Amino acid sequence: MNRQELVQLIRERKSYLCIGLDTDIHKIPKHLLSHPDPIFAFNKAIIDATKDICVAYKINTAFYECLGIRGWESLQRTVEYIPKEIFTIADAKRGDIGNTSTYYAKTFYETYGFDSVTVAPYMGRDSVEPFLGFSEKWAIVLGLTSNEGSRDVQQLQLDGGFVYEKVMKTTASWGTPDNMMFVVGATKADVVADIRRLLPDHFFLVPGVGAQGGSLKEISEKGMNKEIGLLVNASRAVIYAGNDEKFAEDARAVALQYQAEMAGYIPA
Ligand SMILES: O=c1ccn([C@@H]2O[C@H](COP(=O)(O)O)[C@@H](O)[C@H]2O)c(=O)[nH]1
Repeated sequence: MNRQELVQLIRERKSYLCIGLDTDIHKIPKHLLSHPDPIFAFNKAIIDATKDICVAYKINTAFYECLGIRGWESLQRTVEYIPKEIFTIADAKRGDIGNTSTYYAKTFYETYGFDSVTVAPYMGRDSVEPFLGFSEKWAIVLGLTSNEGSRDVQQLQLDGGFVYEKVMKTTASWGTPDNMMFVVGATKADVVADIRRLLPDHFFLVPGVGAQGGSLKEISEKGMNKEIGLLVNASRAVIYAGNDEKFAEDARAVALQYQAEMAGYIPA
């Protein structure tokens, strides 16, 4: 999916909601466990219930990889089930020497057909560039992450700024706002306006609202650009809103609350 299509979808739906399919076999409603593919059965119900109010689904591969071949099959069924007009993110946090990165990129863009994959920039230019050479595909680079541990390295001072600023500015020069986004945690809303000034045109994937306590209001007010420029992710708060037969309905109700709030932040 290209940038224009993504922006149009956001405007049409008045939503920049990304729903995280962090589907944990130990957390899904018990009645699904007799299904031949319980993870997919859960995801299918969530997708059916929310596909008209979100603009992206983020599949965190950890929840699938840990189940071995069966997990990868669930992942494949899920990504194939997501309607084509919705942006898909493989949250796999990859990055390696160039030839290996190329195969990571092929895995997620070609074998599984995702629109994007999250990438750790720590190994530098030759580890990120292989994710940028695919038409209408996106590398989503870790910028300032939502976790406490972001203080350990990302928030250290470097040359009068922060390490994460240096990393984001340098990494941005390897690609364009049409093939690269950045992860910026919702829990770091106090510096989002500064990051937006640094990178006025890039999309930010923002995890950390809901279960991690980040504020949708703050991130929207400080992080939006003229093309909205935000995909705000909520995983647990949406998909585990309920835990019985009507879990998908409960997920929709929470997703609708996020969407309604987002509609209020999008300028006419
Ligand atoms: O900085 C980051 C980068 C990635 N994540 C991922 O996003 C979701 C958040 O899940 P919630 O249940 O909404 O808290 C999850 O897949 C993380 O691995 C992040 O939280 N922070």
